[in-house]
Amino acid sequence: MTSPTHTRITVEDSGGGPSYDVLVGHRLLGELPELIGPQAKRVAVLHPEALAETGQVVREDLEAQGYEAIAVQLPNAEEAKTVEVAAYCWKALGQTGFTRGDVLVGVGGGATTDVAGFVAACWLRGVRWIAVPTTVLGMVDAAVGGKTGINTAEGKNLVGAFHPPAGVLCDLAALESLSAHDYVSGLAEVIKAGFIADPAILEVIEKDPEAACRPDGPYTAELIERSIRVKADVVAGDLRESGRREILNYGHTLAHAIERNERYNWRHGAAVAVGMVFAAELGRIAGRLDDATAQRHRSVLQAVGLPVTYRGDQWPKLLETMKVDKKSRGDLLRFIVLDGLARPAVLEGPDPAMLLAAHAEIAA
Ligand SMILES: NC(=O)c1ccc[n+]([C@@H]2O[C@H](COP(=O)([O-])OP(=O)(O)OC[C@H]3O[C@@H](n4cnc5c(N)ncnc54)[C@H](O)[C@@H]3O)[C@@H](O)[C@H]2O)c1
Ligand SMILES: O=C(O)C(=O)C[C@@H](O)[C@H](O)[C@H](O)COP(=O)(O)O
Ligand SMILES: [Zn+2]
Repeated sequence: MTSPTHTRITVEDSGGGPSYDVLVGHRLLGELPELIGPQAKRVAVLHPEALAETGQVVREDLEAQGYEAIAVQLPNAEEAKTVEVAAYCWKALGQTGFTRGDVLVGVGGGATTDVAGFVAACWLRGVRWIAVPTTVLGMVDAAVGGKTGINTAEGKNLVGAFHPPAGVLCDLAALESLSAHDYVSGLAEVIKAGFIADPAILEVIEKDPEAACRPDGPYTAELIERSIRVKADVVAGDLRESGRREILNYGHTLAHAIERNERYNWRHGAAVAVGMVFAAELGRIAGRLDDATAQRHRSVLQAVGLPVTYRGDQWPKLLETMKVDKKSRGDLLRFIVLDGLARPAVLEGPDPAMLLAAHAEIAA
């Protein structure tokens, strides 16, 4: 048997919280018991319907290691990010007698790990949890950094907690069963990392967009690892988003409004793609971003098949939803824009005419 190969990226917390590792590679599930630790008696494996078999395999492995393990099946995708689903999980933990020494494992995409982390953050006011992301988006973004949460009728991620995992296992083999649509959707957050901090990501994708869209492509590990490093670096300095962490929200102000408007039938990554074009245009119209870099957003996103436009008749509704974005302060809308490639900054209270002009650039 060959030994497991993986890359280890440590996520620090300059605020004094514990650091943890993100492992990227193959055959990583064997690392779970060490992460769970000897103090745990019970483990709950939260997984989406689509990964029912994986959830059972992980549960059985943990049983074989001596833990009392339960599998808790969640709905797929955003349907899991509700208070009702969280309550269902807490009920399962209560009925199993989960104590503060016990551990949750979230196996799935970003929606699953967001819920798993949130359930763990609230149960007994905070228990240990481990993320096993199975989508590109989960690996490069959702599972790293400790943002956990659920949606409410009024908007996306409006209820949540900062509760970092004890470890993150990114087993690249999981990506092989992902639909092409979900794979590409995750690339939006990879491209985001490229624009806000690591332009080499953009060069890798632009060199061979077709290869970037394949789990067995030559750049998969590099793109995932580079993006995780961007996220790890940002959250290390600002876990609770009191400043620099806001740059990770590039494209998200409009994206979250689109997702809500589409009743979450659009994937998060697809909405972020449109949101980034909007933010780039806003920066350009505000005189902060050059034309070529704004246009580069469209070309790289389109090269991998991500959308860059959205129906033009929805603007009043989108504007209304954007007001409850977490970056807003009072009546002031705040956007992350670029002052140049890898130079993210905040644009506060843009003129309504400017917003309208940026919207015209993405309106289909
Ligand atoms: N917490 C954060 O910092 C953060 C960061 C980025 C995104 N997010 C959140 O992540 C969510 C999006 O995550 P996503 O894009 O991973 O989507 P997702 O979790 O909705 O997963 C997409 C679909 O793929 C299925 N799936 C997952 N893994 C699979 C696999 N290996 N094979 C086959 N099917 C699989 C899921 O069941 C789901 O149906 C959004 O809710 C977004 O808000 C959170
Ligand atoms: O980790 C962060 O910080 C991010 O903003 C990453 C985003 O990609 C992610 O979608 C996050 O969930 C958005 O956070 P929100 O606070 O705007 O809901
Ligand atoms: Zn995101």
